Amino acid sequence: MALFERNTVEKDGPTQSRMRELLQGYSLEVTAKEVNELTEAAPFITPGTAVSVTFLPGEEPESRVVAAAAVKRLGFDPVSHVSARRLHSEEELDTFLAHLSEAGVKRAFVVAGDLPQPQGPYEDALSIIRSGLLAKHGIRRVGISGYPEGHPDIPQDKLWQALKDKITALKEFGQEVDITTQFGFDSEPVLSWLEQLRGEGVEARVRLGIAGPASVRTLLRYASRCGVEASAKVISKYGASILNLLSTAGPDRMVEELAASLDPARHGDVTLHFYPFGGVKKTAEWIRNAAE
Ligand SMILES: NC(=O)C1=CN([C@@H]2O[C@H](COP(=O)(O)OP(=O)(O)OC[C@H]3O[C@@H](n4cnc5c(N)ncnc54)[C@H](O)[C@@H]3O)[C@@H](O)[C@H]2O)C=CC1
Ligand SMILES: Nc1nc(=O)c2c([nH]1)NC[C@@H]1CN(c3ccc(C(=O)N[C@@H](CCC(=O)O)C(=O)O)cc3)CN21
Repeated sequence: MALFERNTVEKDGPTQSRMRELLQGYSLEVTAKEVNELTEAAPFITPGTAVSVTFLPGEEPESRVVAAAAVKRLGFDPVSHVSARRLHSEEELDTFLAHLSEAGVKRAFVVAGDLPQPQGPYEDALSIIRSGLLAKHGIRRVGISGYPEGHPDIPQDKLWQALKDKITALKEFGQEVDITTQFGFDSEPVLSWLEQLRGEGVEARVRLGIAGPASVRTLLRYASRCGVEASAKVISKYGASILNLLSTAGPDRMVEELAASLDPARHGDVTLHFYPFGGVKKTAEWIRNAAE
């Protein structure tokens, strides 16, 4: 039935080559528990790729360090997530970063964390940057968040102000910055947010958040958990039908639309960041096929 077909756009030559360009320097993320999955997927992933290790509740701090070390051993560049509101003390952050430094980690991604109140001294990503501990422990490049569709609990002006303050603080520490965006299922808000960002004078590299191939049910579960809009309308734009929760939805259409519309002169330095949502190998295979 046509309703359930994977809705891929016919690729012409130019779109294909722009997809390859867009995928240059892509990144992806794994949870601390997914080292085995990453090991299995490793042959499909470009050597040197930035691989993030999330900072989720229910993980042991040491397992995040072990995972970052494994990412490095597999030939990738580990990016350790630091979730400000989940830290209990300055000492916890200092120790975590010291262990990451021993494992050779040079990159981090700082984010507030989904708790309504901080569990310790860090209220937001900016307070982590301003602590100076990232710089002290040899973190040279720091990722911060971006929200093409806004955030359900944070007003737009606050998000833009926070973005600028974080970039200013990172420059003061002489650290490099890139912006990783929340995933979404529609290319239009992404393109207009990028124009707004460049209009504000922000030149940092942007990693557009893309949900890897997964069942519609899985995508809806993560969207709901992460505060991302996933109405029937936007899910259909992603090339999937909300009527068939078990069908697989891939990012083909979203990425092809982005590749066809992105213009470096207007949108600047842009690549993709993949959220595999449990399907690390499936995501790595998808990327390799798309880049070929
Ligand atoms: N782990 C991840 O990959 C991602 C996590 N998020 C979530 O998005 C939220 C914002 O994080 P950042 O962009 O790093 O913001 P941020 O740390 O730069 O904070 C920006 C402003 O929003 C406030 N704020 C932060 N989290 C909030 C929350 N949950 N509810 C209400 N106000 C909040 C802060 O106090 C600050 O004034 C967090 O809840 C974060 O966990 C968003 C995208 C990706
Ligand atoms: N608001 C928000 N919070 C986040 O934590 C977050 C975002 N947005 N946006 C994108 C990424 C995706 N993230 C996540 C969030 C949860 C899991 C997770 O819960 N993994 C579980 C499996 C849970 C399940 O199958 O439902 C695990 O045990 O690893 C993974 C990545 C973290 N990120």
